[in-house]
Amino acid sequence: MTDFARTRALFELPEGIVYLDGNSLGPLPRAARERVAREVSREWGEKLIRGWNEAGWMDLPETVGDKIARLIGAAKGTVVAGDSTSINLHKALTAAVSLAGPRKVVLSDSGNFPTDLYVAQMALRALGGGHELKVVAPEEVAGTIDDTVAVLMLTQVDYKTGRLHDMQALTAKARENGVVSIWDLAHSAGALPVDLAGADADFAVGCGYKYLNGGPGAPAFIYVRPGLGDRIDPVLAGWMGHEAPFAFDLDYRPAGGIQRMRVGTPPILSMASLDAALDAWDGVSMDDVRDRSIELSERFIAEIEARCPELTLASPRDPSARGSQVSVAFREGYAAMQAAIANGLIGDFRAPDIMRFGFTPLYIGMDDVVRAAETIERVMRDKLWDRADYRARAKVT
Ligand SMILES: Cc1ncc(COP(=O)(O)O)c(C=O)c1O
Ligand SMILES: Nc1c(O)cccc1C(=O)C[C@H](N)C(=O)O
Repeated sequence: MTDFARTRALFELPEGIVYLDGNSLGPLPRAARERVAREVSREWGEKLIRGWNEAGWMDLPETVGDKIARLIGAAKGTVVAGDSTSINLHKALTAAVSLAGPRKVVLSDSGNFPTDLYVAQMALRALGGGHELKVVAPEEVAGTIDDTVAVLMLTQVDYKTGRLHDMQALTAKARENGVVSIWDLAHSAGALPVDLAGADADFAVGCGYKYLNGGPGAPAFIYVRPGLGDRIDPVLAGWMGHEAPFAFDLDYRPAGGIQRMRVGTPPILSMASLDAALDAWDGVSMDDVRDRSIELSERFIAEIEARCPELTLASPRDPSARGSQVSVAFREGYAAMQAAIANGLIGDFRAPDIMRFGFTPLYIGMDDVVRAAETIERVMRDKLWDRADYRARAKVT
């Protein structure tokens, strides 16, 4: 049984704040603070360039990738950390298209995060092969997968509503139809059990700064199915993905397997932060995380519905159809969220009217859920959302 009191103590959580935004930016793990400080003063400060060999810097993308692999049902040596999710998606999509043969359709859905669609729109145009991005409603994806589709490119958990795709079933249907699959796990990795190997997915990407708590702008990750890595000709090639980076050959020869998905020099300080943050998952069972996340989110929904009739649930009611977030719709959601934040509850807002709350059992407990509901009730009852200063606050996130 996972000891969530122990994991909570691993994080620095500011006094007086209930933090339900770890689905966007995880809080600071104490170990990350210490690790980055040590990496700066001891490894960088004293070892200087020797750090690349002596401090494990060169292998850190694979070391970190292996730690992430355990959380997403992937074998060791199939995940590498680095770059951003958008860039990793570009690598995965361009590779997937080249593996898919003459088919021209890349299938995605309108619940996808915009960056995924932007990457696809421009990468497909740049490839110049006449590929078409087909975007359907989330519930139409299964029925649209057929043998005309080249690539299925989906985000498993909808960033706005928390709606969860059935990865197992959709990947199986893709496989039956000869479709290459790519999953964006930005809102899945560390949020719920994922079984990439069991689903037989081809590619996956995801973020290091959300549920994995690596810090702002932490490196992302990319997964390639075992055996597939050696068949990829990376479009985004660089020396760190070369078979022998320090041979300084003038010709590109890809490294074996997942290593060829590396491009340039890894951001070691961010990577070290993510590496340390991932140790919080030692002794944590993803099944326990899922059970606890459902308990927390079910209680949150019950409290909100009992206290705030103005709010409409925008997430699936069935917890098995949701990720680890709950969204509610409210026409003045932006100002309401600003009022909640000013009163110690941090969630976020997604246009046009979604108030979004993430549940992260590693450091959020039932008391936090009740306090959050009390704060939202006060915002609604006292119409704090109608105050001019909350309405006027600058929209950044
Ligand atoms: C589903 C999804 N994919 C990708 C991203 C963007 O990733 P990045 O900014 O690291 O490229 C986000 C959030 O920003 C996201 O929610
Ligand atoms: N990556 C972010 C950023 O740099 C600033 C603010 C928010 C983000 C996010 O991650 C947004 C997030 N993907 C979302 O689900 O909306």
